[in-house]
Amino acid sequence: MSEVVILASNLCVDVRAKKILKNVSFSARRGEVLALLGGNGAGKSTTIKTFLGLMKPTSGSVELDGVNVHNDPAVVRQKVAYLPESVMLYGHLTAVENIEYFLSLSGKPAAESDIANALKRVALQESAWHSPLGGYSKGMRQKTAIALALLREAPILFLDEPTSGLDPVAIDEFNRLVSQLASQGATILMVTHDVYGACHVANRIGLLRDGEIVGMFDAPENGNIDSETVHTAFAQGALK
Ligand SMILES: Nc1ncnc2c1ncn2[C@@H]1O[C@H](COP(=O)(O)OP(=O)(O)OP(=O)(O)O)[C@@H](O)[C@H]1O
Repeated sequence: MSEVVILASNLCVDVRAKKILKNVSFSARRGEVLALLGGNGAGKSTTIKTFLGLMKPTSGSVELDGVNVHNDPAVVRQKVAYLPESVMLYGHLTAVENIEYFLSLSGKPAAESDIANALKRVALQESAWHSPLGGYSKGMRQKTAIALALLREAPILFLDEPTSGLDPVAIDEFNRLVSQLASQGATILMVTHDVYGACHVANRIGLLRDGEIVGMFDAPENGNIDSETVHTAFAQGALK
């Protein structure tokens, strides 16, 4: 068994006496996709922010590759690529220019041929490579952001609602890309509302409700997590 890369241990986060995360524990091993599924206000973004070192645990801990994020926040910069719900790239720059700019900021410039390979891997149509991102669809912006993550060779990916606002074809393409990245060794934490998408790509799903993990589902070997089971569990909470 490969080692645990993403670990939350009894994580509690309070904001102004409000308990936002309550004893949340989960883990993902190298090459696994872990999806946190939950409705509005369940605590998904708070979990990601805590892993990014932007919020502090009140108790418990979060670790990346065995390093406690709050003792050594540099681990986030070194190992994580984060895709927020709205991709933060420049609309007036092209895909290639955005990638060149952000790689130069992280001190890892790439050759033109490597950038072209990354854009091919994420299947961004070649005719768009030199057009400003302002004219891109959300799916195309995400592909650009993933190409950037590939070039940064980040071993850990955090994806916040990655498929919201994408059309079904773009969702399928995105899910395929996530599975491909994981099979190449990336460890991925995604938070989502999308039961079916999560079941399609995740090795493990944690169901988050009111700041608590209320269900954990593991994919069978060589199969997907059963979406009906997860959907029923999700809907039960929604009705309460
Ligand atoms: N800084 C804050 N101050 C007070 N309450 C907060 C703060 N941040 C988050 N919360 C509350 O914590 C709860 C969880 O919020 P969070 O954004 O993590 O949920 P979420 O699962 O990402 O929701 P959504 O799907 O709507 O984005 C919500 O009730 C929210 O109002």
